Amino acid sequence: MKDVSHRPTGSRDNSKRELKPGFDAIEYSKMVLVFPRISLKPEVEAYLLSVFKNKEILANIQSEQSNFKFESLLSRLSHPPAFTCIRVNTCAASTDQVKKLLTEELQKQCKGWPMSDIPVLEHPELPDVLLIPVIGPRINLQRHSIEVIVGAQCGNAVLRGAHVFIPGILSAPKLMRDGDAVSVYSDIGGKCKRGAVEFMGSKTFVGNGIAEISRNEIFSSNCTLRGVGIRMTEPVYISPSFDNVLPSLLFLQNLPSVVVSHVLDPKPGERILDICAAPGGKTTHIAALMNDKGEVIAMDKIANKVKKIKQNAENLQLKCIKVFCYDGTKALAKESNWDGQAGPPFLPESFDRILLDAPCSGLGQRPNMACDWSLKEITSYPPLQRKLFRVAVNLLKPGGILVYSTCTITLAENEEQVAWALDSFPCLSLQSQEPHLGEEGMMGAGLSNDQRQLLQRFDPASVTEGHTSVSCSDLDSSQIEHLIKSANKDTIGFFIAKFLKMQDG
Ligand SMILES: C[S@@+](CC[C@H](N)C(=O)[O-])C[C@H]1O[C@@H](n2cnc3c(N)ncnc32)[C@H](O)[C@@H]1O
Repeated sequence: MKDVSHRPTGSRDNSKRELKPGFDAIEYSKMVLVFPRISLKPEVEAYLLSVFKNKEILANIQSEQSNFKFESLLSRLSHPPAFTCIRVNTCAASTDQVKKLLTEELQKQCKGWPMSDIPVLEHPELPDVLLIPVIGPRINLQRHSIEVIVGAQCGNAVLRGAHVFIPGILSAPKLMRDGDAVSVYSDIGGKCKRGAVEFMGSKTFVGNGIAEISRNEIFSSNCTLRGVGIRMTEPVYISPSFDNVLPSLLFLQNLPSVVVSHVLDPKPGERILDICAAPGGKTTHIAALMNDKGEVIAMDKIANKVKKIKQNAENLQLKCIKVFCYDGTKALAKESNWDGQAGPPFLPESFDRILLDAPCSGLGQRPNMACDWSLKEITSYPPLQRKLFRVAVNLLKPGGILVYSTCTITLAENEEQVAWALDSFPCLSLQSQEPHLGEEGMMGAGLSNDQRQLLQRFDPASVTEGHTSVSCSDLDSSQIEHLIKSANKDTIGFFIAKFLKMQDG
């Protein structure tokens, strides 16, 4: 693959622009050797390919380049992001204090690992973010003859630093005993039957571990057993585990999700609505950015998930959060004599800022080796997103800010929603975002270059390098600086748009 360079954004000459591919062919083949690219239903893959090779894109870049970018994207999705991102609860501790405590914690965890230390790095633009490099992929791990098959979700969690919990185990050989060294495989096709003694279907190796329970105990018990079933000793990607580590001081969050609340830019004393809030990652961040002063209303439609928001707010000891189980599409009060102070529904123009972190197809999540959703499911979200958006615009005060975000990669749920919003609500204007760490918006929704530049799309295919595979104690400061730059690119797929509701709109 030729290495070609960017032309300045916005320049349109007659020859097709050749975009620099996300990463080079060697890096690409290395990645697909470790894990196959994400497996999708053929209809879904065909749909996504048509999105990533839409007319506007093909008028600007070569078909071969867009194919490569698409393949790179699918391949990146089955691997974890290059960093674990930790948001510091700045209401309870400084970033420096948490950095010291985490460094001590990591030194303890490093004892079983092949490197002497893993650094805790500060993000240069986000003062409340600490980054820990994910080490791997380790391609030369020896496999054991005892094979344990786990569900795809469980396999994904292992790649982000988890041990295997008993409910995630689908198959283990008859003779497996507590203390056996085993190799763990993810059932990416979803075909393994629970309790099978062996599995010959399509599976992907995610690492080695030690069984903490025998096969008999796992599958002959009448009740569902909990707890760790396989303690991972050699995962393909090394990522520290933060289960119950400093729960009042930190929150594990993907980097683009942390960017969202900074873009919303809430101020102490304001009244903020987080319309789809569970489990409360962004809600608690918003409250922390407001120094716990003001009012953050967190709503979600699903009762169990609402409990999670309450739990997270309690863990982080944030008092300005009020949580409601409520359908956001019904959150606009119809009766003008309703005061809306106690809870939803709310009167029009009640909030200074609103976050709509919309329910979406979630195709940007990583690692994700298999998605068995139909095209109907994948394309079902835009109408719900528009209903929620309409309510949010009505609930926003003139002069207020609305941030719309998703963790997916489709045009229909992102740039096309922005084009629809600008068309439907003349009172809205697109705003620039601070910080802007992602790429510009994608072509294909009829937005101008200027409009696309105001959007923020985190695109895993824009990564140019692989994960860290060396011992970090050997890295010098310029290598660390270089490493941090990739933290803004090698993330989950994500999208952010920021709107102002104009005073005279
Ligand atoms: C992307 S998640 C939100 C993540 C959350 N903002 C965070 O950062 O932790 C979308 C949420 O929307 C909720 N949801 C779906 N439909 C809804 C509706 N009609 N009203 C309110 N919440 C809804 C889902 O239950 C889900 O928790």
